[in-house]
Amino acid sequence: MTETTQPLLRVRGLSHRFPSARDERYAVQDADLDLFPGEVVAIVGESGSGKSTLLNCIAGRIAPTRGAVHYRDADERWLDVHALTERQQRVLARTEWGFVEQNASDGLRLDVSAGANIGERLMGQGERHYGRLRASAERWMARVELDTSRIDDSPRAFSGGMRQRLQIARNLVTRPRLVLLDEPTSGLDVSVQARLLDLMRQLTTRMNLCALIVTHDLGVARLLAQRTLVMRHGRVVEQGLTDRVLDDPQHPYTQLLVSSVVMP
Ligand SMILES: Nc1ncnc2c1ncn2[C@@H]1O[C@H](COP(=O)(O)OP(=O)(O)OP(=O)(O)O)[C@@H](O)[C@H]1O
Repeated sequence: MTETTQPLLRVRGLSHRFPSARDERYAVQDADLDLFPGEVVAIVGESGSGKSTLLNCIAGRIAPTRGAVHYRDADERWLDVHALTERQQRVLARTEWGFVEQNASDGLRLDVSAGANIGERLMGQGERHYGRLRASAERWMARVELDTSRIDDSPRAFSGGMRQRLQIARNLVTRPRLVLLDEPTSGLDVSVQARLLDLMRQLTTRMNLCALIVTHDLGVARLLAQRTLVMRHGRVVEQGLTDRVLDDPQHPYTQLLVSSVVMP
């Protein structure tokens, strides 16, 4: 296989059952997924279908009951994500990966300034020069359309939409090879969502990002993702090119999902 045709992420037979689950049901069952460089893939499905559990298993945050997640790192080594030590997982998470939380406060440090939130990830990669850190933070604030004069403000003083922009800047400043996003636009006002989506589309295209985005909103998948996976009751029931999945859904559940929303 050549470099360009090799996936960055390979998920096989991934299944997870929460020990506290009252019945035998798996939150995720037998999920397979390949994610290629430069590709944005959406995972869609109704609430409780297993999207977040799948994403958290991929991120290494939940140890799956069965199955494996392999990631090809910058040195071309295939890593078994769940065989890594906690420390190795943390290093991966702050160097090669990004994770954008649904609730921006969970992905930010609220007790330090906006600029420090961005600079911290760069410091984690060894940058120590104050002037360069500040310049990068300013550049990224501008890039996500935040007022750079607020660089020393606490994110506590920011609105929900501004915090989400800051969280995105904090994640992207180190140019991660893989970004995982969990419902990044839900919980925001519709107009704020639309601007954020527009920004995310620009960034994914310009940076040629490889991203996996969980969303219950088919409009988000339509706008951002080349490929879409549809989940129901923990299983991937359909996957394919986003336009094909949304315009010509094959599975009855996808047909129901698509028919229940007015697409943009
Ligand atoms: N910590 C947990 N302990 C026990 N069961 C859980 C836990 N987290 C999720 N579940 C269950 O696993 C299933 C999948 O949940 P999950 O959050 O992955 O779905 P989702 O598609 O992301 O939904 P939502 O969009 O509402 O977050 C659901 O039945 C849920 O109740």
